[in-house]
Amino acid sequence: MFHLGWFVGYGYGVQTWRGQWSGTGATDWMKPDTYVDLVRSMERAGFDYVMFEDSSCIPDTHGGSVHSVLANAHGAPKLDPMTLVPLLAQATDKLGIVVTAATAFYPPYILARLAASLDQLSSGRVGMNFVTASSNSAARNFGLDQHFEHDHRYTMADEWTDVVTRLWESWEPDAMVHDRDANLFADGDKVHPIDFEGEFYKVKGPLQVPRSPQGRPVICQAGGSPSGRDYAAKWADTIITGVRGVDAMKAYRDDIRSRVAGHGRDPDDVKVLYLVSPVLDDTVEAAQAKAKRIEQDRLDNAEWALQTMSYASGIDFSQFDLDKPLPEVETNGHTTTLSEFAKSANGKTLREAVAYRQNESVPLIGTPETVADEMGEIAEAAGGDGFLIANELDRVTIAQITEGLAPALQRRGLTRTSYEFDTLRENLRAF
Ligand SMILES: Cc1cc2nc3c(=O)[nH]c(=O)nc-3n(C[C@H](O)[C@H](O)[C@H](O)COP(=O)(O)O)c2cc1C
Repeated sequence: MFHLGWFVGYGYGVQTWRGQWSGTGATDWMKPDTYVDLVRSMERAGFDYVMFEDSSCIPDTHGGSVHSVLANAHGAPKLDPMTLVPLLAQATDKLGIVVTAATAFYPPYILARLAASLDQLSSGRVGMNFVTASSNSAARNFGLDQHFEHDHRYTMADEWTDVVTRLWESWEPDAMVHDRDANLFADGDKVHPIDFEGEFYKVKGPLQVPRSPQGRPVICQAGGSPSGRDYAAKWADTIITGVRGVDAMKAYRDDIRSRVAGHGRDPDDVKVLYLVSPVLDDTVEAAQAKAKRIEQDRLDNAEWALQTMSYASGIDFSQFDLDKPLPEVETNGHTTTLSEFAKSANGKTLREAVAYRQNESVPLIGTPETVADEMGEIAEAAGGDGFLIANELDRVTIAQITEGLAPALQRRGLTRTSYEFDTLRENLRAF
């Protein structure tokens, strides 16, 4: 069996607003209803977790302004996804809810308290996707002129995560006594300051929040570079990746597993999920025609794809000639996103290269039955722990995945039909 997650790539933001099936997405995107529908459907289908992307700026790299991003509602405007957690927890019983938090911008005490509180509130179903964040525009909202250098961000993130986990563990599991006769609510001998003094952070502790149901909330990570992978291998319970092709998927997972073991952890405790965006329809031919339309749409709207690359890389892609190949570029941003794009753009003009679909380790195009077969074969060949659905979010797509694909996977015995446990980490480790 393998695990399933869903990556909400535009965070708590505008999802689809002008597409055929976008409903009232243009005006109602700030209401939680679509997400509530999503998580209820996911739980019915046995998913492990939903994961919300996040960032802390209106991207302004593309064309040097916020105009095109706002015109397209492409990554902004956006709300804070932490606010969704209580609502989604109340609408579900078993599903994990993972939200992104930037290690570079959150003071560790604030994040530790927030995550532990949410884990209490959801009875142990919360995860945090720790990202270093990459954009200078976001860094400027936190007192920096530009973001720290790529590998240095991970050095800082490592210490930051150490502080956060120490805070989470500053309460012993049995510190809450509730002894009326002894007039003892919580035992101060079992609540410890952490007295942390490192290179970047100084935190006394303890946390005000008692130890949360999972001990530590689940940690999710998406490191692609060597330093990112190492950070993920040291701390994460689940790692998500968009590396492309079965060989690269297998190599990525093998590398992660050996790094996990290198940190003295059990590789089976870390679940690597591959990004996929299945294109589904009633027949294979109809799905192929749909995939062609999606590709044509990207070619017709080159700016859309280029905005994504501008944001991810911090390089203004609007400066490049669409009819020439992509020039040599280097980034202090998402190194993997850029290098994968550059690989696929090799030998093409930029206008052709924008057909590239991010968030797709392998293309999956067909009926629920054919795609379920393919996913089974890929999981076998790549040895993965599961898949992270990254489709655009509208109610038609939700239904295709949760009412079509997921039951087809269940019928093959590839995914769960009921939850074994109550907490996210236990469900992740169930197989
Ligand atoms: C599925 C997925 C989701 C991601 N979500 C976020 C996010 O919400 N916010 C963010 O700043 N970075 C996000 N990233 C970027 C990663 O944290 C990471 O920076 C990127 O994969 C490049 O790896 P590297 O930092 O090791 O170079 C995501 C990456 C992937 C593959």
